[in-house]
Amino acid sequence: MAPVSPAADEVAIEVHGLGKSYQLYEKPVHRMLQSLVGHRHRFYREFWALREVGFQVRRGETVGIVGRNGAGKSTLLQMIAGTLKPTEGTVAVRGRVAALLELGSGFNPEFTGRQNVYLNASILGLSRAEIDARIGDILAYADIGEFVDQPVRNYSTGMVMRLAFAVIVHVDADVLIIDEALAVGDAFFMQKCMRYLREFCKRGTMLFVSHDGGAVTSLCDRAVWLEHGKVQRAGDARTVMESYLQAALIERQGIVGGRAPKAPSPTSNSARRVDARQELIDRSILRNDIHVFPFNPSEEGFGEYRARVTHVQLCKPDGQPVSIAVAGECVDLEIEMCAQAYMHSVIVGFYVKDKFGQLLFGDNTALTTEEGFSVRADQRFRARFRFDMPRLCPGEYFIAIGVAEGSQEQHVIQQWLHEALRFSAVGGAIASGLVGIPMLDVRLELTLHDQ
Ligand SMILES: Nc1ncnc2c1ncn2[C@@H]1O[C@H](COP(=O)(O)OP(=O)(O)OP(=O)(O)O)[C@@H](O)[C@H]1O
Repeated sequence: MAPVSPAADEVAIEVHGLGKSYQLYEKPVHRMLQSLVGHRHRFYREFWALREVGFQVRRGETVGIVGRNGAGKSTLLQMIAGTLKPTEGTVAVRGRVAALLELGSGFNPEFTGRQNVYLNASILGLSRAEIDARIGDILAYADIGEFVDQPVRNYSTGMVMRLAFAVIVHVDADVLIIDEALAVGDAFFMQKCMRYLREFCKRGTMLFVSHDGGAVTSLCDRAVWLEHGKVQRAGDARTVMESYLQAALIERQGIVGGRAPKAPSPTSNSARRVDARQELIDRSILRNDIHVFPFNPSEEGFGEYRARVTHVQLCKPDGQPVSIAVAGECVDLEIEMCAQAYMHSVIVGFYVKDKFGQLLFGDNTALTTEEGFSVRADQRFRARFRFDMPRLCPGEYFIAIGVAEGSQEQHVIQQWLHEALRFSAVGGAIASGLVGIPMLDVRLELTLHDQ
């Protein structure tokens, strides 16, 4: 996957022509018959879980592996981690590898947590003295209390995960191989794991299986998208994730949500709920200005193009275009389109995403459009979303727009623009997290003691 061949010592992982096949038997008896007749007759069907996969990962790179269920992600990582033997091809990994791929693998259920730490850490290459020196930190990190001296078979899934992760954190691995699906347990521990992984990425090499595009774009330099056991696309994480998302949108319903039979009145429930501190914030250095860049008409995006987006803008509710929106202010996102052919059941949607491609929020017209909203060729039409601009941390943001035709179950994307509008948020946003929402009431007060 690297564009230029790096020097050998710069390569941490090298996978070449990798493949794994399984023999699938329709009935258990076929397996027995196979063992009796040897190669003279085939009672099985050969199934390649992975085939002809090749790429390199440089030292210090973080690579995300994405793909739908059954695409071969775990198979690939298990072969790289050395826990599964390839049917063909080679894997070379330089440095100490620690993997978290299968919950509890490498743990003996009859051993206590403490004994398993010794077992696991020694498999990963630590000496007895090194483990003695680190056991306190490992157990403190896992934070499973008195369970450390209980057999692991009595542990909850979350406890096994905590212990396994705590070991990984303390073995000075050069290469980490992690299946994000294993980040089970409570939200606090997950956050702790993610913080560690983010820190690790800055110095180590990591392969990271994820079902969450946001995590890949924010954590990874590069991504490999697997489809039916083969590399569908590999390269820069954001580009790969965009194509992956694109394919998922085309295949699934994408922006199409549930459809209501009749549009509700636009005036119902329209009372604005404004942040209680809005005026105060706007008069202070905490004011959060969002610069809105003009619509980029040159982006083609993808789709069947029975409709094209001709203009996208952010306006004030009176229709005045906005070039600087203030967070908390009510704005309209207006999307102008032109049908290229007759379209039945039109739905328009948008996503706001950050520069890593993480989706922050989005919506579509499905619930407020009468069923069968149709347009004829050359007809111009418009979608409008009125919302309060959320508080955004300083940085770059994009609005993706989609126009689709069809039903919830079956639909076709007509045009999808990844970056129809660009925002740049400046100012001391008080929001923490991805977006800040209006705080309707914020207070700190003394409470009365019990009488
Ligand atoms: N031991 C096995 N015997 C037969 N088929 C297997 C075996 N292990 C995996 N497979 C098949 O290989 C394919 C790839 O599986 P793998 O677990 O690598 O996919 P994955 O991308 O990790 O999926 P998921 O996202 O669901 O975890 C699947 O079709 C799976 O059913």
